[in-house]
Amino acid sequence: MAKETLENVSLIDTYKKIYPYIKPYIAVALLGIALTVPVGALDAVIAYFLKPFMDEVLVNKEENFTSYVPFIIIAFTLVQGIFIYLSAIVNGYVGNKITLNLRRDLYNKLIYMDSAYFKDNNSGNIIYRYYNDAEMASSGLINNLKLGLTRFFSSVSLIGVLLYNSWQLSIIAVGVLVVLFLPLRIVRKTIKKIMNKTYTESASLLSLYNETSSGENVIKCYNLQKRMKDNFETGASQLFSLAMRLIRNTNWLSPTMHLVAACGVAIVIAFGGKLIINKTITSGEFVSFIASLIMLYTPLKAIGNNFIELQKSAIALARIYEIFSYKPVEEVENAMNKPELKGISESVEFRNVSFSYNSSRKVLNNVSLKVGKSQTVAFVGNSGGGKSTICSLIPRLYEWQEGDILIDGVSTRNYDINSLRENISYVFQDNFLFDDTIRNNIIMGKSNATEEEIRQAVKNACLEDFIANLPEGLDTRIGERGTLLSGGQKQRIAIARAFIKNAPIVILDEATSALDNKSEKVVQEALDNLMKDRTVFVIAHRLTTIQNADQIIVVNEGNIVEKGTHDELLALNGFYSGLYNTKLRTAENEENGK
Ligand SMILES: Nc1ncnc2c1ncn2[C@@H]1O[C@H](COP(=O)(O)OP(=O)(O)OP(=O)(O)O)[C@@H](O)[C@H]1O
Repeated sequence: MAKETLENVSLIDTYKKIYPYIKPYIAVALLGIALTVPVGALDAVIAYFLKPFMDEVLVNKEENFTSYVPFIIIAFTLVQGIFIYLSAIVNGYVGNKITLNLRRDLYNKLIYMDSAYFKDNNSGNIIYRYYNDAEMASSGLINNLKLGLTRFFSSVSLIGVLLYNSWQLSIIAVGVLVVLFLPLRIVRKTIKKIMNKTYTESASLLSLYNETSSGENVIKCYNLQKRMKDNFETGASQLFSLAMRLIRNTNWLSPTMHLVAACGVAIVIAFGGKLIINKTITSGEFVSFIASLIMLYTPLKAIGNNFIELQKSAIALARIYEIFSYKPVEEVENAMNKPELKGISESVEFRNVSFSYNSSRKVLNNVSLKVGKSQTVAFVGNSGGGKSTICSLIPRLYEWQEGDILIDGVSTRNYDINSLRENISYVFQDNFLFDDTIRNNIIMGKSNATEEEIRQAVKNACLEDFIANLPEGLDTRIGERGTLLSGGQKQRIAIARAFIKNAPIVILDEATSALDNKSEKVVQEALDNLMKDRTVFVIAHRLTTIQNADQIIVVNEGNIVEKGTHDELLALNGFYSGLYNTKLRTAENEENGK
């Protein structure tokens, strides 16, 4: 979102935005607000009773009065305490419900975000925006609304006591009140500017924690501790400076307000003395007036701090609405009710597809290819040529800009996106496994899989022996991202997951380089099983896979430079033949131990 939008956000707009979240709890929220009325108004009672106390006891020496007024004051304070407690519970309920619902809506948004979004935003950004902002927005707004309203009702009732005691002094007091609010306008802009920077720095620091946790082996082996500490130091110091800047630029508010309030009290005392002398007011009225005035100014002096918190919440909410305004492709498509793709009967075709991740550089240029049902197409070519990108467009992980991708002659954009993905099993080079059991990781491919289906998938993925040796078998937990497993084991679990999905289209990113020969053979066997009788797109590194493919596509710098079978391409004596003689044949010889 444009930075200007964040800086232009007003408090009224902010409350309008949060209103849909308050609406379901409006009755409770109103009760919370209603409870702030007596809490605020009861302040005035104490101030009010000072007048008869002064006039009756100190001036008229009326003893009777002293016997019941202290009890009244204690009783009112007790009632006020009960209201404060009830109001905390009610407002806490509404605040936490709003946080919960905001977090839920944010997560629902996150889960459908486009792949590109995850590439553009680091993990720190995501955690900060999707987790922290919800809390900051809702609790800040609710707490401050509660505080603000309590103070408002307290102020209204105290102003009532002021007016009751002396309208002349009230004019001075309320005049000072207006001056009290002026500095708030000045700090508002500063808070927004500093908070935006704080947000960016906090997000970077959160990412650093994430990198420290997931990259711990690289950090150790490359002795990157110092580098990481330096990065941390830079980020943390920036945050410190920003925090200090916020304190320096905003904390003059409270003392300034103190000063203005003190001026108000001073003027009232100077002027009030004259009113007593010429008997316009009694000394009781004067004391009660001063007490009300101090009570009125005291919370208002603290309003500066509330205001800072309120601004932080408003910024957090603006950021949340920035996320809400983003319309990911999946969300738009899910609302469209497109027909479902029910398997493939003829072909998958790329027709003049051009694509760029960002407008600066075309990654695919006019790519055309056609694969018949149950055929295998193998992609080969130099690193960075665009093989993975081509494959990622089939399940619409990214949106291409020109041309089309068709299944059985119909654009994949015309099918329901979820059903399209149902028809595709994607095995990545670096497969993501969840922190759960082997069984649960496998059945993610089909949640209602039977025991027999699981057994079959385990067998086809060559996992039987491995699982048989585990004390807890399929119910063994594999750690975050499968850290308790070897590279080959992780891959075979991902292959089992693809098996159980039993989709007609299979996309494979062969990742044999990371494995030793023995594991590689087992993984290959599993992959070969997976490829049987399906329409397969394979980013191939193994000569056998390539030779057995019905079609080999040679990709170079985003272009398809050659297309055909192994023999046809060798006969061309071009790019593929070069690749074969330099890389593929050598790799095959090494694999065969020649
Ligand atoms: N998310 C992304 N944003 C921007 N550019 C990207 C992104 N992913 C890949 N690229 C770029 O797109 C180009 C093609 O990458 P791709 O991963 O498709 O190549 P590849 O042929 O599969 O390479 P390799 O064999 O090394 O895996 C590369 O130049 C890469 O830098």
